[in-house]
Amino acid sequence: MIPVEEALARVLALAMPLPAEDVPLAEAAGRVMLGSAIAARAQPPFAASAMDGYAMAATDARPGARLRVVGTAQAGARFAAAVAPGVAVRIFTGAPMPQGTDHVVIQEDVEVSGDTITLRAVGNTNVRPMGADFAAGARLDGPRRLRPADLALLAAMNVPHVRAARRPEVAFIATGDELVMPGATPGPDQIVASNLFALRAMAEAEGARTRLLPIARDTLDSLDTVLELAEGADVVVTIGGASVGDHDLVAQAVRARGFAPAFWKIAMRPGKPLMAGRLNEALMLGLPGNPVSAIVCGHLFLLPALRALQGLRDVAPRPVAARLGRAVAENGPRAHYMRARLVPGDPLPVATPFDSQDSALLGLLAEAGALLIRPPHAPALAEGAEVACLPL
Ligand SMILES: Nc1nc2c(c(=O)[nH]1)N[C@H]1C(S)=C(S)[C@@H](COP(=O)(O)OP(=O)(O)OC[C@H]3O[C@@H](n4cnc5c(N)ncnc54)[C@H](O)[C@@H]3O)O[C@H]1N2
Ligand code: MOO
Repeated sequence: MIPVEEALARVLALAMPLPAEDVPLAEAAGRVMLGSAIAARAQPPFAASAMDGYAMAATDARPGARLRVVGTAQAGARFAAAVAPGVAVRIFTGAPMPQGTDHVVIQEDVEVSGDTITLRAVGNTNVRPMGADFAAGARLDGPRRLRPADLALLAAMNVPHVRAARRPEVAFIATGDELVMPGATPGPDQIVASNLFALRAMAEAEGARTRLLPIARDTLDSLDTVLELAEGADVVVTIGGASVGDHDLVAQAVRARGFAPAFWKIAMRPGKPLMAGRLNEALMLGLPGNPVSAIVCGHLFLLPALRALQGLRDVAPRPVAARLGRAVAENGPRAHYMRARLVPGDPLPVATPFDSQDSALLGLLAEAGALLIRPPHAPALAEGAEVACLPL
């Protein structure tokens, strides 16, 4: 059994970034931009009015001043002539500041009479300097998962498409004679396949495309048939059949198809029977079948691998500090990822592990806000001790 950190390093060694492609901005939400985007021009590209009002020289902007209005500047159409002291230009938000002006008095503070205005009050300059948002040549550096605000920034930079790693495709294979899909009528000894729905949602939220393949039965033939359907996927995830029972045939089935193992079994709880390696062109993760074990392994290994395949760095899960909501006993030789309730606290949130840590209990996982990390052989800790957690 290898430690969790070593297992993650071996998985990531198999997760080389996928080839890059050009992605139009309209389709780039959530994609990982590689390289750097460079602003083709400054924003705003000229000093611009921030308000609707009257532009003038700052020396004219004093209460009581009377100014003749000599023209109009609006967004998209500047006032082309230079403006002398003593006169003003009607101006609207976003319009370029006319030459000779550097102050805008908002229209609420102005009294209009024919083509003359009288300033009742004078506030801020209400001018956005050229480049106030960003200068020409400004960069947005990758690798970076693009959020909605990034898309708006790239658009303003006049960057119409980005380079992004191809989205990884993940094939999920649930295995076991006992499984039926949700909505089917299970036989008396059957249960409903569950964990793959969490795993699929997690993978898609991480930018992957997914294939849910038919459930493989506990025979080498059935496993082989379904593995065939996984051909072409970047990542193959099997669920169940990873342990030591007579019907745990996944290792045998993948070996027959050329599997090169990176490890099998890790010092972790839940998730001990995890298997990983290369299945021809694909990264393969053999997750344990217990619902919580599979999902915890998904957080710890599948999601970092998907990030790495998309070219992200620092892909490991990021623990946060919390205080223990109750005492915990000494830990054994395997790192324990305890399902815990997480509530806000000052200065640290409070993590309270559930009494039962049975890896079959999806109800508790659904209630859990975090996985409380107990390293191998960690000593007993009292309530209030500082611990590390992975928020879920
Ligand atoms: N003698 C030993 N027995 C077991 C060991 C061991 O070291 N020695 N390890 C235990 C641990 S830890 C785990 S975890 C499980 C993992 O076993 P498998 O990966 O072989 O999983 P299965 O036996 O196929 O299933 C376990 C459990 O989970 C249910 N299951 C399976 N797939 C799904 C699914 N897609 N959705 C919902 N539930 C699923 C299955 O019905 C079983 O109840 O082995 C222990 N045994
Ligand atoms: O490791 Mo198993 O995943 O403890 O339930």
